[in-house]
Amino acid sequence: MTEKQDIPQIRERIDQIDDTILELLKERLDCAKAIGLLKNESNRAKWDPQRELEIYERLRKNNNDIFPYKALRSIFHEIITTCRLSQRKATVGYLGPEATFSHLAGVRYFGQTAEYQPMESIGEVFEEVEKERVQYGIVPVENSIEGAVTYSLDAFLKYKVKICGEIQLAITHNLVNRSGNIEDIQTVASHSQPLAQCRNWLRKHLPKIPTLDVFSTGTAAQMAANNPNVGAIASSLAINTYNLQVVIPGIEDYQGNTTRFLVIGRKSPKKSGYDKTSILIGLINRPGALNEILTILSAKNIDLAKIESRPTKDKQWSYMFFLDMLGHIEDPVIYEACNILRQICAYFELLGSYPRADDINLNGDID
Ligand SMILES: O=C(O)C(=O)C[C@]1(C(=O)O)C=C[C@@H](O)C=C1
Repeated sequence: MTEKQDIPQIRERIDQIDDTILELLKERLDCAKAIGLLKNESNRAKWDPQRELEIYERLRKNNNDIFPYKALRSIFHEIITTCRLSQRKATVGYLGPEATFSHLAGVRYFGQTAEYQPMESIGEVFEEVEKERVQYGIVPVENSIEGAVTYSLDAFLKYKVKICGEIQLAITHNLVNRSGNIEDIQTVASHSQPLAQCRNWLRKHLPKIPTLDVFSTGTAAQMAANNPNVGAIASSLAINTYNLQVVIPGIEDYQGNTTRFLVIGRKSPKKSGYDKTSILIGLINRPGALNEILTILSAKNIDLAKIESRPTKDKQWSYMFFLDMLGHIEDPVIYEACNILRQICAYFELLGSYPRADDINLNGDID
């Protein structure tokens, strides 16, 4: 660097250096995350103070007393701590206990290494995400046979969370109990959705046996594990988790039974190029209000993937609408349409833009 250079020229060089540092910092973060995944696999502690000391020592030597050491150390302390914190496992809340279909969907989405936390209700999953006590939550939102999972939709009216992703899981319902013998079953327990999805089978094959609607398929499996006279309708994951036997596999009334789950978090991801945007709107109560919304979307050639209405509950016969559109909020047409809707709707909330689930369903059977 010669003294003849002027300030703008040197600043230009500083900008280049800063950009290079930033690129290297991002690369360093990726390396630390990669190490974090390997440590998860081998169950090794994330914090390695000895390695950190070695890093400081090497930098001190290579620095040759040029950059003030105290500052150097403090800069690298910040960098290493940030990298270490990025190695945290994803924490994922789901409707528990263990081995529910939501748990299974979570494992399919985040893999085995994430930390899964069972919750007592879907409301609690939303609340824990809202309060940032877990990073993500997995909630069922729609079944191909039974339709909307209304308590999940209603939770969006109550909690401030964002949709970060979706998963489609092919569902196989198994009738399970302790012995594997149908004669032992005096009650069939499950969550209301699976009971509804197996309604005809139960009516035909176990007409005299009462059904019991419980919290979740995991709870039902737990009950079956504790009581030889309880049969449960549960996932294949529950068979291994609770040491149960299959009485009859696949008792669902319709083939192709699929549940769509949403991944909820605090922030939606950036555009992937194959996305969906979900919004929640309330309409001004006047004739043609919904038609007006649909006309705006159609004029912009926006593909409406789904529309679902839910009563607002505070006022009789008044509704909120959930709309799923194909595209990302970063796409100009979606952005512009949302801006118009924001102005003309009584209520508007962007629930999130997120990558669409593959058309191929993940198989719910993991055995
Ligand atoms: O080398 C490792 O084991 C890492 O996990 C990387 C790293 C780092 O950022 O340099 C992060 C945390 C550890 O305490 C030590 C070092």
